[in-house]
Amino acid sequence: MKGPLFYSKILLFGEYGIIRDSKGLSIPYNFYNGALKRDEDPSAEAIASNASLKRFAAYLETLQSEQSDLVTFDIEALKNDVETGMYFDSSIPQGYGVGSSGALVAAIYDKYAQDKITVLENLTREKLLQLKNIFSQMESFFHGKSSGLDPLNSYLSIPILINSKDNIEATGIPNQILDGKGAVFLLDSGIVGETAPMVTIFMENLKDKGFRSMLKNQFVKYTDACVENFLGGDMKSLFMNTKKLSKVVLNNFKPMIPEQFHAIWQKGIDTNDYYLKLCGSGGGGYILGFTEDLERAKASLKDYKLEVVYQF
Ligand SMILES: Nc1ncnc2c1ncn2[C@@H]1O[C@H](COP(=O)(O)OP(=O)(O)OP(=O)(O)O)[C@@H](O)[C@H]1O
Ligand SMILES: C[C@@](O)(CCO)CC(=O)[O-]
Repeated sequence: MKGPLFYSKILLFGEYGIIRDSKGLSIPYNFYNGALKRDEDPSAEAIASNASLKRFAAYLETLQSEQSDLVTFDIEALKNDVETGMYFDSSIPQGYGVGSSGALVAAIYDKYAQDKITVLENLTREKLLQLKNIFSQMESFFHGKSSGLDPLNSYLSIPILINSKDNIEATGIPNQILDGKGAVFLLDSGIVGETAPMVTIFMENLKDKGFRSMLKNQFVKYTDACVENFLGGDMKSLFMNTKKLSKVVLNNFKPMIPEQFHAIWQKGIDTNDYYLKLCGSGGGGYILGFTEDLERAKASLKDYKLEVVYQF
C-alpha cells in the first residue's frame, strides 16, 4: 500500500509576524514529500514513524471525543492500519522549518477524516478557515500551539496568502523563470531546530515595549511590503524590503539565528550578494536566502550548498 504524496512547504514571509497579524505567504515545496505506507519488511525508520503514528492516533481519538463538532475520524481504520505497521514514508527533514509534521497531518486527515473538506470543492474563505482550525488542533500534538497553516499548505498544494489571522486565501504567485538570475534559496544550518522554545522566546520579548514597537514599525511593515512586492512581481522593491527585513532580524532575532551564521548574514547585507531571513521559527533548520544574482550568491557562499526553491 502507498497513499498520495503530501509536500513540504516554505513560509516565504510572515514567520512570527503572523502571530501578530502581519501578512504571510506560504508556498508548497515539491522537492520533499511523504506518503502513508506499509512495508513487508520495515526499516528502523519506519518502525519509529509507526510508533509516532500510534501516539498521534491516540491523541486524535481524544480530540474527536472532546470536540466532535470540529472533526471526526474513522478511528478504527486508523488504529487498525497503525497496528498493522502503517508509517509516514517521508523525505521531509524534521525540525527544519519545512513542515514535516504538517504533511503528516494532511495525509492523516485526507485518509481518515469523515465528511472532509476536499481540494476539489469551491474553497470559500470560511471553508479554508475551518480547515485551518482543524489542522491547528491536529498539529498541536507535535509542537504545542500551531497555526495549522503548514498542513493546510500541504493538503491543498497551492500557495496561501495570510492577510491576517482570520483572513487567508489561496493565491497565485508569479511564474518562475527557470533560467532567471534572481532566486530564493535554502541554506542548511546543519542544526535541528525546535519551534516551541523559539516561539516562547518571542512571546517573552513581546513583553518589552521597545520590542513591540520594533515589531510593528519595522518587522511587520517590511514583511507586509515583501509579501505585496512578491505577489505583485515588483522584484526591485522586493529586494529593497528583504534587505531591510534581513537587517531587522539580525539585530532583533539573534536567538533564532545560529551563532555561526551571524557573520555571513551580515556579509550578505554588506555586499548585496544575497539577503538572509528566517525560514519558519529558526533556531536551526533552513535559513532562507534571496538574491538578485544566483551565481554571485553561490560564489559568495561557496562553502555552503544552496538549494534553489524559486527562480525569477
Ligand atoms: N515521517 C514521520 N513519521 C512520523 N512522525 C513524523 C514524521 N515526520 C515528522 N513527524 C513528527 O513531526 C515532528 C516534527 O514536527 P515539528 O513541527 O517539530 O517540525 P517540522 O514540522 O519539521 O518543522 P516546522 O514546524 O518548523 O516546519 C516529529 O517530532 C515527529 O513527531
Ligand atoms: C514562528 C511561526 O510564526 C511560524 C513557524 O513556521 C509560528 C506559527 O505562526 O505557527
